[in-house]
Amino acid sequence: MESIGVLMTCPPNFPYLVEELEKRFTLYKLQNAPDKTHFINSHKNSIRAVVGNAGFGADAELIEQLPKLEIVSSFSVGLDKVDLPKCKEKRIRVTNTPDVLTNDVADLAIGLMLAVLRRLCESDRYVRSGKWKKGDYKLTTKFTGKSVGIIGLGRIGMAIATRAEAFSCPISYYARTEKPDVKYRYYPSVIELAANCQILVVACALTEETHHIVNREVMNALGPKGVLINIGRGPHVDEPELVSALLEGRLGGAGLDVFEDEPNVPEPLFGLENVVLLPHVGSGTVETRKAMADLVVGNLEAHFLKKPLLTPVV
Ligand SMILES: O=CC(=O)O
Repeated sequence: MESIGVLMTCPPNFPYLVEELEKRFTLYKLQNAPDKTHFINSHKNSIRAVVGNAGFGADAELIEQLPKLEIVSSFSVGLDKVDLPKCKEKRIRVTNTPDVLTNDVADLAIGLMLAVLRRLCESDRYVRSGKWKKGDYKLTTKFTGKSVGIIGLGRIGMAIATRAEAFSCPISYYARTEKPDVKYRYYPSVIELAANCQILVVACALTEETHHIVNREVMNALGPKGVLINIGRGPHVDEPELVSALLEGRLGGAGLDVFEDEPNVPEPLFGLENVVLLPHVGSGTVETRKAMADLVVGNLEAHFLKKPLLTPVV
């Protein structure tokens, strides 16, 4: 399959994935090209697959530029950077990396809850700066037993719920429709969910409907003691409104792994100790990224060997 051209639209910064792709295909690394348009034009007739990730996918413009494109294999579970309708229209297959990252993302959501409520990062800074020698750190807020509201009860939302239950947290959720076999309380609106929980977690896919699903009203409903956790996508949350809500004390705290314009994070958040900021690392463990890479490569191999795809979306 060495003559099959694969365009990698995301930065080639996970060596295992790059090596495994290079063993099998001719890999074109878009991010290394000084002139991307020229690069695509020069290779467009050899490129039969695209590999992207959560940050760089395949938009309509790119898809239109690649006449031989057959498959987009994303090194991510979220596909908001891939134009799915365009892929359907052009009969281009699309795969993602579900399941293998669920536990890591759910672990991180719980980590963020603990970090915000127990001020883990701030107290670490307290020790490192030598302030402890001058006095004990202030008291923080208990996590066990806090009510947790989850937006989106898919695989990741469910895994967060299971973990939070182990901390005796009552769980409720919002989804487009009530899930039949789920014991958690359902709220048909995000505002109602926010008004009835102490920690609100965003765990749904980013679509047109879920863009800014956490807006000013939702933040006000969560309130000055409420904590927002976002392990979904930055655009799920109206970020300028989040900054105002935190600065004005209308929201109690936030644990954020994702932002509207990554890697740019609103600087007013840097000074707030009730906020924990992470650089989009939900699935960022060696073990999980390897499993994701195996799925990316496995899907491409299956496609070009005319076998069933491992994790098809389109
Ligand atoms: O954000 C990460 C992913 O979608 O896998």
